[in-house]
Amino acid sequence: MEVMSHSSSFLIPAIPPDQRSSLTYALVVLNQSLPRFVPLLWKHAQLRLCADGGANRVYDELPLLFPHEDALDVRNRYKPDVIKGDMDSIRTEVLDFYTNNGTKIMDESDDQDTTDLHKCVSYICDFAPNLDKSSLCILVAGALGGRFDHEMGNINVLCRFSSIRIVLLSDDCLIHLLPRTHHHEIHIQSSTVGPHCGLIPVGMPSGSTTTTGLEWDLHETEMRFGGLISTSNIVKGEKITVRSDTDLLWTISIKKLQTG
Ligand SMILES: Nc1ncnc2c1ncn2[C@@H]1O[C@H](COP(=O)(O)OP(=O)(O)OP(=O)(O)O)[C@@H](O)[C@H]1O
Ligand SMILES: Cc1ncc(C[n+]2csc(CCO)c2C)c(N)n1
Repeated sequence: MEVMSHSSSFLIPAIPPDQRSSLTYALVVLNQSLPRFVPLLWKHAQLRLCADGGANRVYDELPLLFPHEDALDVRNRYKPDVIKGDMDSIRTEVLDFYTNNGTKIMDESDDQDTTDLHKCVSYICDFAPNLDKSSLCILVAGALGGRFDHEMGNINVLCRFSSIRIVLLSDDCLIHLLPRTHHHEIHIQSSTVGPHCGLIPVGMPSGSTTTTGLEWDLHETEMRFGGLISTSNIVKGEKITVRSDTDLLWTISIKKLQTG
């Protein structure tokens, strides 16, 4: 089975050439308090979207990350390429500002069956039909730590688009899917992430998972809700390997103070 590599180099301000990823990043900003590293993700991304009320966060909160600069200058520097969603949360002044500054507005208020994040991920996949999807990685800012129904909706997007690399981020942690179609190598940049981590079956129990590099490694272990799931685990080395018969969620803490 093919090995899929994962790294969180997008959290490193100046990526050393030997660690530079071959992935093309897209950023989706959700309607939650902006993680402090959004300017970094913005820099790494080639396409930037706001999901509906996410545009309010960029408009209101990005200037607060640059307190010594004029708010309008900051807003003009961080203009999303696209705002997409059912448009029931974006404020009129915010919509007007970005409409007048070249952002593409995509109103999908007719669709009340998919979330705004789902709509944004669909757009990115359609936007880049010729892009090799294995080199696309969608970073989602503000996906965790808020309303539980939204958090579960965001995790469901990982499952609905299981062949696309999507990373859900908050200030405190990140989550992505490890599809069962691959073996996985997770490269840990210990200056930015860890040591707390978890491996969680999603949708169905996992009959057999084997890992290396964790304090509590799994050895052909069964995991299920109501039984064992691996939470409060600790990364021990620079590389974690995971093999499983089902899709798993991988989560790791993000360091508050970046070291190194
Ligand atoms: N508290 C939250 N926690 C996690 N994700 C959130 C939260 N609030 C919003 N989001 C994400 O941001 C996206 C856009 O948010 P927005 O508030 O515009 O959505 P919405 O569809 O109007 O939500 P609702 O009508 O359920 O309040 C949502 O689709 C969701 O993915
Ligand atoms: C069974 C079921 N539950 C909830 C919703 C509501 N809903 C789900 S996504 C969405 C759009 C949010 O921007 C809304 C309103 C539904 N349609 N079907």
